[in-house]
Amino acid sequence: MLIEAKGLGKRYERGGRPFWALRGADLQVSSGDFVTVLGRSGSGKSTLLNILVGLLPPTEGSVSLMGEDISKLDDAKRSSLRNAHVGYVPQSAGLIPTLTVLDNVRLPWYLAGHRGEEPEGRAQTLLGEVGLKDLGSQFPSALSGGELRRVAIARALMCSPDAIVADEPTSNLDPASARGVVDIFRAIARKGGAVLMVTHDTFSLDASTRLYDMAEGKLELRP
Ligand SMILES: Nc1ncnc2c1ncn2[C@@H]1O[C@H](COP(=O)(O)OP(=O)(O)OP(=O)(O)O)[C@@H](O)[C@H]1O
Repeated sequence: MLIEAKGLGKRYERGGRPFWALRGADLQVSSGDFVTVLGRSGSGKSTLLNILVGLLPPTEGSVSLMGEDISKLDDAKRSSLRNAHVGYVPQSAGLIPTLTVLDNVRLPWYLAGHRGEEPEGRAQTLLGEVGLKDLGSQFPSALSGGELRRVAIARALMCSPDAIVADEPTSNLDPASARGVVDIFRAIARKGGAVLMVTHDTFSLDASTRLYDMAEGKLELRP
């Protein structure tokens, strides 16, 4: 199992009162899965995702990444486990504006401690795979929203993660671009990778191998 969550809960304070943004969530992601979590704005999707990748501690419950209980790891170990195995696609593409598109894709390679060019022109290959092979020398400001999203996916794939975890990767995209993103994810899962995305739209439903509905912090597997 790549990602396994058991009994996850997250309590925030709201106006001095406890407020449960996530309650009793169980979820599993394995190789070859394309998992979609579908829920409205405010239902708790980002909270869930941030807990699953170890960026936010749960109030209760546990998360295992690659079989390791992440609550038992210190910050540095948790980060390195995440960086080694999970490609995270944040809600905003989060590219660095002063780096070219190609260097943005390459960045995780350097952040992982490597020096020099990555082997076999991987960054350029990934740009080709997301349909942007001619845009590597551009800066992010020259790209459309859909193109930026695809660069963020290429960047997330740079260090060959076991799982891609994406926060609303199809939001604010025109239907053709949104389907393009889903096609990339479907191809990743078919090649044995794992994809987990949260969304409030329905573009990925047909492509998903498993679907969870999320409402008011409750996660339910759709039969
Ligand atoms: N740090 C926080 N403190 C208090 N409440 C919070 C905090 N973060 C999120 N919430 C609340 O928790 C609930 C779930 O938020 P979350 O961001 O997980 O929802 P979401 O489904 O991802 O929404 P969206 O699709 O709009 O991003 C919301 O009601 C939100 O206001």
